[in-house]
Amino acid sequence: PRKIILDCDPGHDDAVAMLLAHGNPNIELLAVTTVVGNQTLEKVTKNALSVGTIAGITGVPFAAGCARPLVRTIENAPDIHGESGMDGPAQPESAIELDPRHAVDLIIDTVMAHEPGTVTLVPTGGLTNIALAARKEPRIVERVKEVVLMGGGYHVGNWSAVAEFNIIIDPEAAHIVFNEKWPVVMVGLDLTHQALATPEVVEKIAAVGTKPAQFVMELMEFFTQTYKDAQGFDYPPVHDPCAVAYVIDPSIVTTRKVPVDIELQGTLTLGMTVADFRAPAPEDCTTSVAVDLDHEKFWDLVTDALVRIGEPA
Ligand SMILES: Nc1ccc([C@@H]2N[C@H](CO)[C@@H](O)[C@H]2O)cc1
Ligand SMILES: [Ca+2]
Repeated sequence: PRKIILDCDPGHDDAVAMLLAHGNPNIELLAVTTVVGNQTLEKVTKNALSVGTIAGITGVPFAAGCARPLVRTIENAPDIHGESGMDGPAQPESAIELDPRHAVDLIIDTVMAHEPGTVTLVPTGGLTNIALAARKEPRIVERVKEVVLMGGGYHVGNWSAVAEFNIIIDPEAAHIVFNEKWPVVMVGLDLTHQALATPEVVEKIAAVGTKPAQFVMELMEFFTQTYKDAQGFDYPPVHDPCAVAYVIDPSIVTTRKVPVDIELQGTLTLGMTVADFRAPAPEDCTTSVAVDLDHEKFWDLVTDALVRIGEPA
């Protein structure tokens, strides 16, 4: 199985990403780390522990990371995720104890403890923890198999006309991550806007009939409403599990190898992930972007994971 570290800011879609990672047999979830983003660090960490409990995750360290971006001030997304960061379902208390280490140290320790080229980092929030880990222990850059992140967009923005939330909340961190020599697969809005939780999808999830499936249903109910009100979508794009799905089965996503860099100076373009599709891509290009999603296969992976976890409701 593919060994991954999920660095997240739950977040309705982060929660689905964690359930998919835990439920799919091709993934070994080595650690879950949290970072400020959709809500404060305290809130997203509480949410991560709740989801871990609902999923029945045991024996996996959870650690909290950075409470603010490297340079800029905190920007959350309550309009989409609510005050708790995971509004909608009742929040179960969690039995999972946080690992005493900072997320950055848990990421470094985990990567250094495994064979080179075996651990994949899957960030689904801002890149603050990942950037700091690469700065504190540069050896992880050549040791990590690849970084498969949900973030950015080569033709789409959601926090500005051209920038995506995970990138623009900490563009300096993103600049570090995209410019290190490790392979980066950017699963951006161009891809994730194809992963819509339509009524048919929600039906299939409801039919699973387990507690985790019920939890996802309630998440989707809230996410549908806020995405309609705040962004005018008929159905919500469930972004984060697309990154996990790519690790599970790269064939469900088409990718293009293109240079990508992060705008740090632009007035209108701050936080933009600028992809250069001019051919041919330079030989030493280590970044690629996700283009097309097989959404049938994607949603089958999500429902299959839910079937595998959680006792009957
Ligand atoms: N409007 C909005 C803001 C933030 C997010 C979060 N950021 C990423 C999508 O931009 C996902 O990781 C999701 O958790 C989603 C929608
Ligand atoms: Ca997220």
